[in-house]
Amino acid sequence: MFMVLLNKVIIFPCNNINKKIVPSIFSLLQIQNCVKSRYRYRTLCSVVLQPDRASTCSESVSKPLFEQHQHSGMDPSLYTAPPEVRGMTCLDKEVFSQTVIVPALRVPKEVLNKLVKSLKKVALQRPGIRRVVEVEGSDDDRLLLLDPASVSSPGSFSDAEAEALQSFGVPQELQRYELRLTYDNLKSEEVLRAVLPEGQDVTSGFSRVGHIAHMNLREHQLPYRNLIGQVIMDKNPGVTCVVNKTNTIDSAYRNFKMEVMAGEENMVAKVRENGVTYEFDFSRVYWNPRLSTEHERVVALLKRGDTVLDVFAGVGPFAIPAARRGCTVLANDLNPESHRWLQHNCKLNKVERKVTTFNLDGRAFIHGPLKQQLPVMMKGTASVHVVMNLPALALEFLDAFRGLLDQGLSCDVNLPQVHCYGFSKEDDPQKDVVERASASLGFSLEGLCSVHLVRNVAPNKEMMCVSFTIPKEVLFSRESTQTEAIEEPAPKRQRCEATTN
Ligand SMILES: C[S@@+](CC[C@H](N)C(=O)[O-])C[C@H]1O[C@@H](n2cnc3c(N)ncnc32)[C@H](O)[C@@H]1O
Repeated sequence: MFMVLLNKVIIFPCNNINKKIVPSIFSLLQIQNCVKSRYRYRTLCSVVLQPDRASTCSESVSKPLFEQHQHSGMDPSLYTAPPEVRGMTCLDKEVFSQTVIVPALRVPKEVLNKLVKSLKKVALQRPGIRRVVEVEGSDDDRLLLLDPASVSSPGSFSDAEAEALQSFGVPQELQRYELRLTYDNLKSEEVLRAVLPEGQDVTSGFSRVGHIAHMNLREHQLPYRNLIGQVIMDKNPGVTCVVNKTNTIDSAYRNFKMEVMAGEENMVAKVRENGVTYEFDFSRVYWNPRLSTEHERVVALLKRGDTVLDVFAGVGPFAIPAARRGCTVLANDLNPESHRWLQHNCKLNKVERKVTTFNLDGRAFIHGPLKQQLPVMMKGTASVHVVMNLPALALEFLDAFRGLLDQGLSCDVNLPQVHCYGFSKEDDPQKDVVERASASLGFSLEGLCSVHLVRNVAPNKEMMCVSFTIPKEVLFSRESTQTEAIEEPAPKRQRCEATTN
């Protein structure tokens, strides 16, 4: 315990000791007077000692206290930070330090290991805290620290535990042990619950993208954002940057605006998904770690030699694994930054010869490169897959396939399979997305498609995937939705050769 002895006055931070001990210090030291004051987050106690106790105070504080409290309850709030941290906005780790009392058993060294096994349910378990400690003045015995939430008196032991104690000859006599707890012994939720306003939500959840943790703070958490960021970094090895989303995802390129709450400003993340490495600037492109299962599911449908046309490719999580599986890929994204990192990732994963990239609007991609190459692809036996993962809009892009190809090409062709994503807030999301896809195609897909629930995005909002073979009636329809885009010169086509740094 930190104390300053100033001419028979002791000054010590009250939050550094268990509250139950404070009155004992007072009676023990025969205190004449006590003044409490606040300094930063600490409550300081200045106590004036009786003249004859002052010279020995630092030695006599801990041991007799221990005995005095032998019959009172142990501290069940072991993991509760001191109340003085409430409202802290700039992290001061020292203020979290406190001494708590935990129950302990004095155990002969030679039976310690066996007894610990029998008592594992009630033994103290806390990362960073040793639960077996030395006994002062004895080399034969050790103290086994117990969890005060499980053990408050000898009667707390279960029959099996009591039997084990008896068989090892260990008396069920509880000792009191003063345990020093610091910031390092607390979990992030415990720190934040102690700091943020009482009764308000403390959610400390985040998504991890490489070294970046990104959070979605609520209004009441914003004044604490720097502290929250620091805590998330401290408690999660490998996280060196914590960001808060400052808007919902509504930009055309599906990326978030974000502010750095703590750590380095480096937004270039490196992640691995399903065995593939990706690098990208997280502040400028779309990346969602929650889509890894969906990427894997769709890629598992592909066979060597198939062709994949990825209309909204992002930085490549469908395109690159597809190319690694032996498919030929045309991958497109409107966001120049996504396109740049897509090319970079093709090179990084050595598939630049299998992937041709485009930086076009999805409709222009369908009416341009896709339309140009589809007739040849459809003549082969390998499957052609069109992936359209822009769930907010992709269903509406399906009309781009109406009358896309000339009717003269319509016999004996291998029609493309489409995997198109959509959000739905309807009671029957499956029915909803099939109806919207049908409306966009101008052709009913009922009974002609399969629908997969990808994930629940928000309460009452699902992400769905509709898969179907494009009906001939749509692809070769007389009615076309093609706009001037098709009259434009051939779109810029790039192999992934440029270096991206
Ligand atoms: C939801 S993300 C999906 C990215 C990737 N396929 C994935 O699964 O992570 C949608 C992508 O579509 C791109 N995008 C948005 N509007 C577009 C458009 N009109 N044409 C082409 N790409 C577009 C965005 O830049 C973004 O990279």
